[in-house]
Parts: sequence; structure tokens; C-alpha cells
Amino acid sequence: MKIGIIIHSQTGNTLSVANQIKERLSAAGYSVELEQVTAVDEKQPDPSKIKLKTVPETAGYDYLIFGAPVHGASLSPVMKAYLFQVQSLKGKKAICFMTEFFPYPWMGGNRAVGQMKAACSSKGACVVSAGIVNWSNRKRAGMIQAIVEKAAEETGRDA
Ligand SMILES: Cc1cc2nc3c(=O)[nH]c(=O)nc-3n(C[C@H](O)[C@H](O)[C@H](O)COP(=O)(O)O)c2cc1C
Repeated sequence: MKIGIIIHSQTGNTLSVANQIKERLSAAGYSVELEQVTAVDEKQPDPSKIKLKTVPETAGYDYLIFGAPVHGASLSPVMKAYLFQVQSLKGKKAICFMTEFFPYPWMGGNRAVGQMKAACSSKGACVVSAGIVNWSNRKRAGMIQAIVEKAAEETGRDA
């Protein structure tokens, strides 16, 4: 099974979680690629005006893990723009995760992860799990660990 981890990360937090997921799933024996979505102007707040610079292909993956930061209590505009234009995800399973600064998921993260799940579902993916890492929460390491282990458990069902 080929797993693609496709993320947007502006300051490295989401990337660090993605690297831990990659390590864990690679150790479990899967073929895992980590790819980043980037934009010409990372600070453009309007997804419809964003020009994407790197646009990962999803076709070669059986399983997708999407990660992004919360921006303004929403899914980051760059990830919104990416998921809007991405090809069909029909027949693929997906896991979504977000990172946010605030300590609790109801401070924007829940809304943002809901947007990400809806965007994936609208492209035909079956979203099997979703998680949020609250970066300023003292239990951050445990939250990251929970997402990593959940990814291993879910992908393990299809091994
Ligand atoms: C433009 C912008 C808006 C943000 N808005 C929020 C927000 O609404 N709520 C929140 O908890 N964190 C917010 N953050 C913080 C990021 O979500 C958080 O630091 C995240 O972990 C960054 O991930 P990254 O390092 O992968 O880019 C914002 C950051 C930026 C740059």
C-alpha cells in the first residue's frame, strides 16, 4: 500500500507532526511519501486568489493523510486552494489532521478540521479519522502521539 502524506506548513509545526507520522508508518513497512503544498504568496488570505507553487499529485497513492495549520479559525487558505483543485479522491481513504496555536480544539481547530474533512469528502474520499494538535497545550506531545498511533491503526486495517 502506498501512503501519501500531503501537507501545508508555513512555520514547520505541521511538518514536524507529518515527519513523525512518516517515521511511524515507514517503520511499519509501508511505502510513505511526504509532500508539501506551497503557494507563490503564502500570506494571501483569499483561497480563490492563491497561485499554488507545488501541487502534489494524489493519483499514485492508495491512502492519503492531509495536514495543515489553522489560519483565522479556518483551514489554511493554501490547503483550501489545494483541496479545491485536487483531482478526484474517489476510492481512497483519508486521514486529516490540523495544528493550531491555541490550547483547545474549540478555539478554531474543530471548525478548521471540519472544513478539511468536508473538502476531502466532496472529492470522494472516505475520511476515516481526524485530529488536532493544540500547540500551546502542555499535553501537545501526547496529542501528536495519539495522531501518529491512530494513523498506524487505521492504515493497519488495510494492510
Ligand atoms: C495567518 C495565521 C493565522 C493563524 N490563525 C490561528 C487561529 O485562528 N487559531 C490558532 O489556534 N492558531 C492560529 N495560527 C497559528 C497556527 O495555526 C499554528 O502556529 C500552527 O501550528 C502553524 O502550523 P505550521 O507551522 O505548520 O504553519 C495562525 C497562524 C498564522 C500564520
